[in-house]
Amino acid sequence: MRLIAENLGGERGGEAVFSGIGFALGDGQALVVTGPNGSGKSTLLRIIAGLLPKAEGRLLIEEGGDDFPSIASACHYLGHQNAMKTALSVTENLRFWHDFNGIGGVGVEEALETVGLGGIGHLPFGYLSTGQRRRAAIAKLLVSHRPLWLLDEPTAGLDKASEERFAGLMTRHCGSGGMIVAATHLPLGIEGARELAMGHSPSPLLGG
Ligand SMILES: Nc1ncnc2c1ncn2[C@@H]1O[C@H](COP(=O)(O)OP(=O)(O)OP(=O)(O)O)[C@@H](O)[C@H]1O
Repeated sequence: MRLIAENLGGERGGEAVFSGIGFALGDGQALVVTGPNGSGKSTLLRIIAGLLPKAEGRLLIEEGGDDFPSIASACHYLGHQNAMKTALSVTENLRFWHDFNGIGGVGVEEALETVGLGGIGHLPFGYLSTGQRRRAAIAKLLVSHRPLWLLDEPTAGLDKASEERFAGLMTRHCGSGGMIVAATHLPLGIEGARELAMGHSPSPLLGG
């Protein structure tokens, strides 16, 4: 499977935010998107996820087969917001996302153990601390299999141990053929990741 972006442009409120972005990602590859505040990292991720229209260029997934014919069907999107209902329990939230995103992941309890939240699935999501909320949102990536992870500042609020645990999860995801595009201000520790530096115009076309 390949994720391809060619000459991509993005705008917000009618103003161009970036243009000329190009990259190609193949199985097992990760792209870390860096750049100053306002350079368009979140905008780029939201465009890839299909949550915002692109202003120009081409964006497609190749060889996704019947299971993943489009980027929308192939991706998990983890935004700044955790996208969890505070009044529902952690388990109920993760069951919702499993039903929404599809099969192929691990069970809810195993996902919670993996992010270091074993035994707290019964608690309302709203009871969790900031870092625990982020870890529960990361568990969402594990309860359904989707090959492309789009991650917007995924480690914001995580403690050191959780950062390291998540670096291992991302490296394993790529090791099993998954792809990652992650916007960040912090080192993520994904082995072998390439970097796309936003805020420089035009952006170089990265080979795949
Ligand atoms: N809804 C909106 N309407 C108009 N402009 C917006 C909107 N959302 C974002 N912008 C602008 O688009 C630009 C890019 O924002 P974006 O959130 O993509 O940047 P970023 O690189 O992710 O920043 P940060 O590092 O602060 O998260 C900024 O100048 C921002 O003010």
